[in-house]
Amino acid sequence: MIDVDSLNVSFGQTSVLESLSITIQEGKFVGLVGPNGAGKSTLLRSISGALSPDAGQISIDGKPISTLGSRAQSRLVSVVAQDTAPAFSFSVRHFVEMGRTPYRSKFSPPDERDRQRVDDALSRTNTTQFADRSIDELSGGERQRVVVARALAQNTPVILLDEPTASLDINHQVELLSLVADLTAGGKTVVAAIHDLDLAARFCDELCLLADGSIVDRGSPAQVIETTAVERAFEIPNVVTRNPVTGTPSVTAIERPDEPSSLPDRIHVLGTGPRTARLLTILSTTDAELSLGPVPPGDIAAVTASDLDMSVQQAPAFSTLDAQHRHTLRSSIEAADAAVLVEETAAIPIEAVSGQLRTLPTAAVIEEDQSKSTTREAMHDVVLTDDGTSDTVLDALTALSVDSTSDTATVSPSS
Ligand SMILES: Nc1ncnc2c1ncn2[C@@H]1O[C@H](COP(=O)(O)OP(=O)(O)OP(=O)(O)O)[C@@H](O)[C@H]1O
Repeated sequence: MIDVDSLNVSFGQTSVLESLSITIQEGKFVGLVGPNGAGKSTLLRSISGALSPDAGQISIDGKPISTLGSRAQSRLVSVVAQDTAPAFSFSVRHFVEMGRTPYRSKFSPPDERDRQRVDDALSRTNTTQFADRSIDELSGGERQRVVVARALAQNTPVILLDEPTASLDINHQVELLSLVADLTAGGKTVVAAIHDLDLAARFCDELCLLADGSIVDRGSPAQVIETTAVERAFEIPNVVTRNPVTGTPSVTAIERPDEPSSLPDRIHVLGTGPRTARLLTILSTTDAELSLGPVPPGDIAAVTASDLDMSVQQAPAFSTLDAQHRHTLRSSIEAADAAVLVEETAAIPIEAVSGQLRTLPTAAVIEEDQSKSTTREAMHDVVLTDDGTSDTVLDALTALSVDSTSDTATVSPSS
C-alpha cells in the first residue's frame, strides 16, 4: 500500500504539488492522468524517493520512504522513467540484471535466482531476442520494453511508470499495459502516468485526475472520465462515449468553436448512423438542448446520444413507426425550436411529421458528393455538407435561430 499524506513540492518559488494526499491499495493499477505540467511525474518521483518533498510523508507498506536507504527503497519501488536512454552502452541482459542490484552484494556475480528473474523478465516483456544486443542499438520502443524488464527483474511490491507507452506502437502499448495490469493480480501495486485517456481507462483499476498540482477527481475510470471533469482539467470541450469494443470510456476532444454560436435553444435531430453521431458530438459542445429520434436501439447515433445524456426516442429497426411512436416524434418536434435532418432513412417517416417540420426552421445535411444529394436541400433553410468542421457546422446552424424560412443558405466545409 502507498500512503501519500499532505505532500508539498515546490521548485524555487513555484509550488507544484499542494497538500496532496492519496492512498493506493495493494494490488491496484492506478493511472495518473491530467494535462502537461499537472504534477504527475513529480508525484511519481516523490513516491520513489528520488525527490524530497518540502512537506508531507510518503509510506510504502507502512515504511516512510524518506527514512530508508537507497537499497531498501529499491527493494520496495522500481521505476520506469520517461527518459530511458542509458549513458553507457550495456548489453540488454546486463541492463536488466541491474534490476537485481538491491539483492546482491557489491562484487558478487548474479546467482541462479538472479538469472532466473532476468530470463523471466525478458520473456514477459518480449525482449529475449535482444538479450545480447547493445541497449543503445534498440529503437525507443524496444528500449522501453527493456526498461520495464529491468523493473520486473527488480521484483518490488510497487512499480511506478512514467508515460510507459509514449514511444510504443499500438500493438506494444496494449501488450505492455496488459502485462502491467496482470502484475497487479500477483499483488503488485502499480502507479503509471498515462497521457492517453482511452488506454488509461481501459487498463487501470482506478484513475486519479490531476490538474495544477491537486487531485481533481479519483475513482473508477467510468467515474473519472466524464465530460465535465475532463473539460475542467484539460480545458477542452470533449465528448465521452463508450468504446464499442472494450466498453470502457473513450474521450474525443473537440476543437473549441471560434466564438460561441447562438443556436436555437432546443434542436431535434432526425437521423441515424455515424454522420448523425458526428453531428450530435459537435452540437453537444453548445448549450442547445438536443433530442434525437426515432432511432433503432444500438445504432451508433442512439449510443452516442445516450452517452451524451440527450433525450432519445428509440424505435425498432426495419419497422414502420406505430401510432404511439409517431405521436412521440411529433411532440418532440413540436417542442423543438429547430430541426436537423441528417439522413433520410426508412427509420424516419418524414411524411408523418412534415406538418410539424414546416413550422420550424430546419437544416438538412447532405453528402459531400453533391450528385447524391436529394431534393431535401430545397426544403430547408440551411444546408450543411457532412464533412464540415465544428466551426462551419455551428456557424451554419446559427442561421436557424433566425426565424426565417425564406432564404436557403448553403454552407460548404472550409478548405
Ligand atoms: N526540476 C524542476 N525544476 C523546476 N520546475 C520543475 C522541475 N520539475 C518539474 N518542474 C515543473 O513542475 C511542474 C509539474 O511538472 P511534472 O513533470 O510533474 O508534470 P507532469 O504532469 O508530469 O507533466 P507532463 O504531462 O508534461 O509530463 C511543471 O510546471 C514543471 O515545469
